[in-house]
Amino acid sequence: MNLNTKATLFFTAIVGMLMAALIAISLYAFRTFSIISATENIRTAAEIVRVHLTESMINGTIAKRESFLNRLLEVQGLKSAKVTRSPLVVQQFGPGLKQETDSDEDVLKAFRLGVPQFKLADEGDDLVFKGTIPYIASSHGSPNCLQCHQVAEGAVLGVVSMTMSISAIRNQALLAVAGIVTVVLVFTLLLISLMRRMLKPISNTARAVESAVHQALEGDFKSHLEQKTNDEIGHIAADLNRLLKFLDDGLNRIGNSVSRLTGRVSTPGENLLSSTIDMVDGLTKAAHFKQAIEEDETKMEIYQRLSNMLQHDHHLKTFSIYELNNQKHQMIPIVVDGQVGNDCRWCDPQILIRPEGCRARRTGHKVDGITTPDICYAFRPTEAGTHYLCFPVIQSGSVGSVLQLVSTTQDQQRLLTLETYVNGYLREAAPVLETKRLMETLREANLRDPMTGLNNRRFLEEYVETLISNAQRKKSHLAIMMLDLDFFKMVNDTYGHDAGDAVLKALAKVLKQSVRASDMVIRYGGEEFLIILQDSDSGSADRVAEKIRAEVEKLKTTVAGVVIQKTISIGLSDFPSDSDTFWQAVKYADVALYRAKDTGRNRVVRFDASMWTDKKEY
Ligand SMILES: Nc1nc2c(ncn2[C@@H]2O[C@H](COP(=O)(O)OP(=O)(O)OP(=O)(O)O)[C@@H](O)[C@H]2O)c(=O)[nH]1
Repeated sequence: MNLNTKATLFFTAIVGMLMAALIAISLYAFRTFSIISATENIRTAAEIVRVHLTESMINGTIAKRESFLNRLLEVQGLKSAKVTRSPLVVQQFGPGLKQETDSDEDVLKAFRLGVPQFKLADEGDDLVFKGTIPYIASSHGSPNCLQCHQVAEGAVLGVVSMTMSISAIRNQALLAVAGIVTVVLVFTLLLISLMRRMLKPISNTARAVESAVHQALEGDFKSHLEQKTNDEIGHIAADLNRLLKFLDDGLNRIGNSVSRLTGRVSTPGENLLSSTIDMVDGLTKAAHFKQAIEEDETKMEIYQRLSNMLQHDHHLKTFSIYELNNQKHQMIPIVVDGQVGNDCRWCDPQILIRPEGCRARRTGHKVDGITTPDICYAFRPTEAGTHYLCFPVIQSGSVGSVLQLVSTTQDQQRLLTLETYVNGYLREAAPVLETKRLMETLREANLRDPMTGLNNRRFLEEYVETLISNAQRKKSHLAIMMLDLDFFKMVNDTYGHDAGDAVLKALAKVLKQSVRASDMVIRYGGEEFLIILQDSDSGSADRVAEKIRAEVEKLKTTVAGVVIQKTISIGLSDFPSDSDTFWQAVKYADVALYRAKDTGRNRVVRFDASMWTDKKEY
């Protein structure tokens, strides 16, 4: 209901109530006035009758009273009039005229009580007022009633009953009330029409403001309000127009700038306000994400942060993050469905060893399996109605990682709307991932011997604390093996340095193959190697060392047609049995190695406390 209708209804209700009150008061006043007026008239007429009858008694003309009583009815307004003798008068003077003995309920009551009786009565179409006035005998007046009447003082001598029609007065009253009502109604209608005219611009402007605000909430700020008056209402319309224009311009500018940053384009009919809020929200999150990943230490932390963001911020449960290894020959599933190190779940596992099978990796473009379901043959849905979107993450000009989002048919639209945000996150993540990758490569190079591909001594120095705490936690032993080729100098001297390198590479391969993946093979110095066997018992360490010695003895390296065959000496110690200080145990392995050299080479020697004469600690 609009303002104008409300005000009209309110005003009409108030006027209606006032009219009802006015009519009720008027009718009551007229009724009271009619009754008082009729009462006074009847009293006056009764007094005239009494005076006349008394005078007739004094003058001796009482016998001729009948004509007077009959003519009484000719008095205008009197409908009936009669005099009734009281039983006391009848007893003294007889019944008198025929009508003088007529009595009714009111007459009897007046006789009994000696007070006037008045009442209103409906007689068909006529409303009448009836008065019954008793004549009381008194010795104080003139004449003295008791001179003629043999009754006691105060006795009722007779009553005069009269009825008057008050229909005419009632009709007059109704006419007057109708007149008042008509006047009030005319004024009310005038007032309502004036009020509606005054309220119309307010009501119209309010409706226009309501519609403009409604459209603004839908993201449309193009409404324009017509300024109809030059008062406060007109100013509201003008100010709202200015505000809408300001908001429209501002939001469009923000939207365009943010679109340029995020690459998100508003769709026609989209709520401008919501889309701008969404875009700014997305930018803020992306900025926080960027700040967080820049402070992350490893690539893994970045991938996990990306995974958490997909899970918690965008409620995605099914997705994969793959990383290409440095040579781009392998794809490694980093996070699958929120789990680190999960198996490849949504694609043919062949892509792990043949990354070209992954379309995003091969083309470097987004792969939209929602719009074109069969676009990538490597996608392996677990059930029908599964869709995917794959995003390559470009690092150093080629694909370094691939993010795959998977959804059900019901969720696919939501996935498409996430594209902008995901692109934003990946745009932020790509350079940081690249930096981390370079740093890891650099660090890797620093910790690895380029010629043999084995970890170097620095790696051991960095890793030693983890190694020791693992062993201590598991209460296990580390077997430390120090290895050195016998008379290696001769190879260099005889066949040249390149031949020496070839022998070292072949040896590194044999060493790597002779131990478990969890064991460590380190190029400790020039032709000196260190092997650490984890969870070893002394017997198995001796067997492994002997196996290595035998393998090296059999190893033939052919360089420029020359077959080179060397032997190796191995020193063995145990941490923490020989020493609970790791580096001391390494020294003991070295001592054992030199004992092997001293005792003829090509042998394995286990450290014994008797070999350690130097009491220096390492
Ligand atoms: N080709 C090549 N030679 C190396 C490398 N690192 C160390 N060497 C050589 O390894 C030789 C080590 O010789 P020595 O320590 O004297 O001992 P050895 O000849 O092996 O004799 P023993 O150890 O006593 O059995 C030196 O000639 C080094 O130049 C390397 O990376 N490549």
